[in-house]
This record gives sequence, structure tokens and C-alpha cells, in this order.
Amino acid sequence: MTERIETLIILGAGGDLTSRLLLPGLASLLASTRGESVHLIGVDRGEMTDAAWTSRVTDAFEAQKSALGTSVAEASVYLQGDATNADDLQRAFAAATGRVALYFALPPAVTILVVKALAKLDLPKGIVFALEKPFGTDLATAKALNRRVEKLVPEEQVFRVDHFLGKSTVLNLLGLRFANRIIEPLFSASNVEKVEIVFDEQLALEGRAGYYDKAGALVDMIQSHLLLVLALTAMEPPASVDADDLRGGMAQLLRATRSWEKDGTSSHRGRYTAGTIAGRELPAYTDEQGVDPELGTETLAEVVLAVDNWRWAGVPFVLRSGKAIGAARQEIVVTLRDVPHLPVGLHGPKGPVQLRISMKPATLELDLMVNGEDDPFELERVVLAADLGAGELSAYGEVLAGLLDGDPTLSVRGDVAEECWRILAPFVAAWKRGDVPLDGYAAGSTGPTSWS
Ligand SMILES: NC(=O)C1=CN([C@@H]2O[C@H](COP(=O)(O)OP(=O)(O)OC[C@H]3O[C@@H](n4cnc5c(N)ncnc54)[C@H](OP(=O)(O)O)[C@@H]3O)[C@@H](O)[C@H]2O)C=CC1
Ligand SMILES: O=C1O[C@H](COP(=O)(O)O)[C@@H](O)[C@H](O)[C@H]1O
Repeated sequence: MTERIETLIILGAGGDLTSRLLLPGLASLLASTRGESVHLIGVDRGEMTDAAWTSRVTDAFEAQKSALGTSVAEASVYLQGDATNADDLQRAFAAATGRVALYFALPPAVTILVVKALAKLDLPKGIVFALEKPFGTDLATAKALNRRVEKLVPEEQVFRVDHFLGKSTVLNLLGLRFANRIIEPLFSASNVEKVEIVFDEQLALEGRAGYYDKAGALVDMIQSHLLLVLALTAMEPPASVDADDLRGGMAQLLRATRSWEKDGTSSHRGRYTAGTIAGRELPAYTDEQGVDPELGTETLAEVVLAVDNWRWAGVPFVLRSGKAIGAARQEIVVTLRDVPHLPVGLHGPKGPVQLRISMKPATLELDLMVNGEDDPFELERVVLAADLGAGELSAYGEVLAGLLDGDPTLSVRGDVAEECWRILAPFVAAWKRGDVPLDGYAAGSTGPTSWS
């Protein structure tokens, strides 16, 4: 049996990811039936006492307080240090006990420098690297990062984190698709006209220019998160959901995925201008602190993909994600083809029949055409709805559970990370060539009007 992780070292402990998602995720795990104690060490460049760090951890644990969480917070320690410096990393390892997970809650450019510094050290036995997305900045750098990392530790000791794999609705795709005769047979080109995977947020930049301005919506959201959701939506039924079968199935699907138009023009990009969301006034993206307007960073991206296999030939997969959108819309929408023949005499509402799997809230809706109450030959649309349940753990809680248990099922395999970059390369190139305009949309709107 794999030895459990005893110490979790977070590099970038003072950052947004750590306080907003990672520590609350840990709190949700510790408060759950699956929680076990862990020695927590925070490392960042800023000066902070152990007491200040403990109080920061305690605050982040507040919403999901537990006795175990309190004891983990109280025993946690902070080390001021530069994660790209081998001596500082060695100090962190010296403070650890048992098997170590080293969490890179760092910008991608810093991560590569840390990996270089780690090459100078004798690493703790069995150490697991938890790497945050994006893995590299393009296919070449992702490959280079993977090659560097594999020189230090074997693949089973690399946990590439993508918290979308920990979202209960995303995991629910497995149950919904592969445990229901009513759903799985629908999922093919003979029945499906189009699949949309949308993650529009009301959140704007939220002070993250340092990272986001170099990433943009395509890399931040589509490159890893939405492509993995696509893989689970469209993959062949695996024999089991163990790490090899599940990740193998996802890799196979992504290898068959490509840009709809080979030159990357089956895409849109947009950037928000000033506007209002839920009563909050937002400046234009280019007026946000730390943004370099010359970079032309998009805050809304949409790409159309094809899956070149027997099941999905000819079906467009539209992936879209945007910030500062008026109404959050986070769902997988499967639009079904019209029935091959509607018996003459039956008539009713036009418009697509859809299966909608919402990531937030976690719900499922299936449109059904039924005979109307008044005129039985006049069809009416009704909706079959189900609550999919929020899941015991937050998405980060779920991936941390896998990381600390040494279970790689929810870790993004190295080849999968590379495939994701390969798929997006034509869009990046088309945008760089200027073949796709950068459209404006007002913050709080649904996006550029010209797209619909
Ligand atoms: N924030 C989010 O919502 C999510 C983020 N991610 C990923 O997490 C990663 C981190 O993002 P995020 O937390 O937003 O970024 P932040 O910039 O908020 O945090 C990064 C932290 O790392 C610190 N840091 C930078 N360089 C070093 C160094 N050499 N040694 C020690 N500490 C260092 C920074 O300190 P300083 O302030 O001094 O620079 C900062 O505290 C990114 O890869 C991002 O893609 C993934 C999912 C969600
Ligand atoms: O990785 C990221 O995800 C969040 C959205 O995920 P959620 O689970 O917090 O809703 C996104 O806001 C952020 O830009 C991105 O880096």
C-alpha cells in the first residue's frame, strides 16, 4: 500500500490560490469523514511570523471548522524563503516529517525555476510534486517541464492539479454517462448535434494581473479545465475508473481532438470594457492595476473543436469561458438532433431539445416533448430535472484527498497536459497572426453581441 503523505509544503503560501481555494479545500477535507492529520508548512517570500500564518490558516478554515482542522492550523509553520533557492527549499524539507507533498502554488514561470533548484538537492524519499495548472506556457515548455520533472521523480510521484477534476458535477459525468442506459446511448453523432462546455463567471480580474495578464481566458480556463471536462464528456466507457483506465481513456479522447478549422479561425476572443455586475462597478480590463494593454490579453475565449473518431465525427464541441459576464453560466449543454420523423399531425414548439448538466449549481435538466394538456396533438416542452448534490468535499478538497492518499486518479497525466497544449496551438497561432479580432464587451453583459 502507498504510504500516506505526512507533510504538505505549500510554496506560494501567501498567494491568492492558497488563501482562496487551497486552504479552504484542506479545511473541507479535514472536516469530512475522509480527513486525516497533516503537517502543514507554508513558504513564501514575504515576512510572516508562525502566529500570523496560523491565524491566516485558521481564517481560511473558518467556514469549515473542525477539531482536526484546528489542530492542523495550530501546528502549522511558516518559512520565509525564495522557492527558487535550493538552500531555502532544503530548510523546508528539514522542517518536514514523513512523506512529503510539495505543492507549487506559484506562477508557472516560477515553477520551472523551482524545478531547476530542486535538481541540486537530494529530495526526500517518495516526495510528491503537486503542480498547478497551467503546466508550462505552451507545448514546448510543457514538454520541457515534464522532461525536467521526470528526471527528479517518477510519473506516479507527480500530481498535476486541475481542480475541475475534483468538482462533484464533473466527476458525476462518470456516473451519469456510464451507469445509465438512458444517457450513454444518446452520446454519439447520430443523436447529438452540438456539445457546449461553458464556464462564464461574474468574477473579473480580482487583482491577479501578475498571472492572468500573461495567461488570458484561453490558457487560464480552456487549456486545462474545459478540455478535461470535454474528455470526460466524450470519452469511451472505461473498463474501470482506476488511474490507468480513466486517464488512459481521457488521453485517447484528447488525442482525437483538434481545432474545427485547422487554421484556428473557429474561435472568438473578447476583452471586457467598463461596466457593472450585480451593482459593482468594474473598470475596463485595460484599466485594471498591473495590466499591460499591449499584450492584447483576452478575458473571454471561445473555440470550436472536432473529435475525430467514429462516435463524434461531425459534431462541433464549443468550449467557452469568460470573466466579468453578467450572469454566471457554468454548464455542459448537449443539443440533440431533431427526431428523424415527427408523425404528421403532431406539432408544437420549435427549438432544440437539450440535456444540460450544470456545474454550479450541480443539477441536470433534460428537455422532453410531451403531448399538451389542452390539445393532445399540440406538443409541449417539459423539463426533467435532478439535483446532483454538492458533494461532501470542495473541488480542491477532493484533489487534495487524492494527493494526500497517494492516489493519482485525479491527477492530470503528463501526456494529457501536453495534448491540451497541442489542441490549442492553432488558436494561439491564429490569434497571434491577427486572424481573429479581439472584440470588446461591457462587463456585466453576456459577451460581444456579434458572437451570437
Ligand atoms: N488563484 C486562482 O483562482 C487559481 C490559481 N491557480 C494557479 O495557481 C498558481 C498560483 O496562482 P495565484 O495564487 O493566483 O498567484 P499569486 O500571484 O496570487 O500567488 C503566488 C504566490 O507565490 C509567491 N511567490 C512568487 N515567487 C516566489 C518565490 N520565488 N518564492 C516563494 N514565493 C514566491 C508570490 O509572492 P509575491 O507576492 O512576493 O510575488 C505569491 O504569494 C498559478 O499557476 C495559477 O494558475 C489555479 C487555480 C485557481
Ligand atoms: O483555475 C481557475 O478557476 C477559477 C474558477 O474555478 P472555481 O472552481 O473557483 O469557480 C477561475 O476563476 C480562475 O480564473 C482560474 O485560474
